[in-house]
Amino acid sequence: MGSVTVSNKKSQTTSLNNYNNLATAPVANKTESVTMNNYCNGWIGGEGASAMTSAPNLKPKIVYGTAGYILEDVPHFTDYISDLPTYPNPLQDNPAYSVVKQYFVHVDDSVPQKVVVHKDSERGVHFRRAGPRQKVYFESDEVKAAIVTCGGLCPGLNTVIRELVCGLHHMYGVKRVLGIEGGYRGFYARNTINLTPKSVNDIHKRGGTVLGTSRGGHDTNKIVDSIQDRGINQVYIIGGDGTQRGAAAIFEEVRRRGLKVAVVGIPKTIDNDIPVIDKSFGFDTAVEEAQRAINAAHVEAESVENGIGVVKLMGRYSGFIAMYATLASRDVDCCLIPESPFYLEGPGGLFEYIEKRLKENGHMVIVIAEGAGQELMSEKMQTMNKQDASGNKLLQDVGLWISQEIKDHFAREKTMAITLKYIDPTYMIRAIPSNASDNVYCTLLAQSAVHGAMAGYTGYTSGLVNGRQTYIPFYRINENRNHVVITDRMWARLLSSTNQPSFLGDKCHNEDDIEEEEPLNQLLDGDLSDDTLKVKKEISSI
Ligand SMILES: Nc1ncnc2c1ncn2[C@@H]1O[C@H](COP(=O)(O)OP(=O)(O)OP(=O)(O)O)[C@@H](O)[C@H]1O
Ligand SMILES: O=P(O)(O)OC[C@H]1O[C@](O)(CO)[C@@H](O)[C@@H]1O
Ligand SMILES: [Mg+2]
Repeated sequence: MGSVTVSNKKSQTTSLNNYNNLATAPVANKTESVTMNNYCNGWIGGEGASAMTSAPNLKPKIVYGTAGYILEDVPHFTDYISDLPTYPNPLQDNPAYSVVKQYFVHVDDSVPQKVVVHKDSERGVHFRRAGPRQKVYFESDEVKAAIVTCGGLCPGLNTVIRELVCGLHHMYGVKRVLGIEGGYRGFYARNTINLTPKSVNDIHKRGGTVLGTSRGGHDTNKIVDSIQDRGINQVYIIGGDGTQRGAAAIFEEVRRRGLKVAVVGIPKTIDNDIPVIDKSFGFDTAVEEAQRAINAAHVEAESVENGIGVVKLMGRYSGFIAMYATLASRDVDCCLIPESPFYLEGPGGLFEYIEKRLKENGHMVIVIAEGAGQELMSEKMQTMNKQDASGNKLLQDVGLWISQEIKDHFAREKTMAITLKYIDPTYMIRAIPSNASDNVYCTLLAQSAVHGAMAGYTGYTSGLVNGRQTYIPFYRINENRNHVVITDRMWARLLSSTNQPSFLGDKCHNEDDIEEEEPLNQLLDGDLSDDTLKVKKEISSI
């Protein structure tokens, strides 16, 4: 990292004016860095960089280094507030931490987004490594933190709340932590509750969120007014894609008002559809819990002649839970997800495959993600086109629909008598407490979030990238959605495990529809041939 400079001397940097210049930015063989930012006039960036107060200009903070190194950095108080005092990190006097060699993260540490490289590959995009810094921008007594949970439930929410409270308290001596009840609208429509290590001690053993949650109700101005009125200066916002977009809006307003308030996102989504990060907390728990439903479906199916078990799992736009639960189980004969169009009738269709499997095995199990086959249903049933309070499309029950279609088909064709059992465990899966590995993951996410806020970073989501905790700028989290890539190896592994048809027959959509996304994270095990091109494409499309 030695060659990458985030300089605090203006003369050593070159400022570029917009994202699209990325494609032409000179990057290689330079000792000084090329810094592209428009956060504020004269902003140079980086921890402790000198800064001047000015109207914020909401552009990404990108730093170039040698050999195609790109750091997509996160905002810092010093980008828009001048002359802030700093303090030694209290962790240096904490016996648990002070003995750890190199406990503080080096200012230049960053984590690559892509770890599979070729010998001539450019170094590509990096994110700032999370962790404690030597200097902090808050005194312990000064901090008044708030925590809010928004969107749908997910295993691990309570663990994150607990670890935020305990992390703030035990690591940084922060005594004032408020819980915002009932999601975003709780900022302006509800009272707050005091959270202490004692009051949150056992909550990780419970499902749901002790703070409550909601959809809709995001009013940026009212929320920031409430933050200001209550004297809150660190806000921890736990939620999915919608929530993180809301967090970005709050951050922008906070910065517009010039407030020293750290706005920190912690990504939550049982669907695992948040981009950039390896996976979201609660996902492992969901996959594990889904096994119980799949087992039950299998037991039912194999106990009768021509038994079919259908299990619906969550996944509104992304079929990760269905895919991983299928791969984990090995009892599943067919997995249907939103990303992989399928059809029912005719050669290569689902009915033909079901008949074949029943003849071979006498029973079968189908796992279907809730967002799969919505177009097929819409053809036959009138689409409701309704939305929830956050604007998410309300889906029809694909599990019920497909079960009925299968029953009708065999009743009509009279080829064989079947017995079908449909299991919908979706809300049972979502409501359980997180498992051991998710609990560890939640702890790391929460502690990383706290370290970043104390160090003056803001406007970021705390997330795992290639197994390392990082700070990711909101715009990267909010620009798209993570999908299963059906042209990627992981889906191929699933197809070879279930032996199901790929449904890529005549009736399938053309290839352009299918190959629109490339995987970006390790979970997908993608093999990107030219990451830099992709980064350029993504950044220029913002
Ligand atoms: N574009 C947006 N700008 C501001 N706020 C938003 C935006 N989208 C959603 N929100 C707010 O974020 C909160 C949560 O959104 P949503 O209900 O979509 O859940 P989510 O965070 O996406 O979680 P999940 O989908 O995993 O359940 C809601 O209060 C909603 O009003
Ligand atoms: O019934 P609710 O609370 O709107 O949640 C349902 C949705 O929430 C999710 O679990 C995402 O949090 C989706 O998989 C699902 O479609
Ligand atoms: Mg969402």
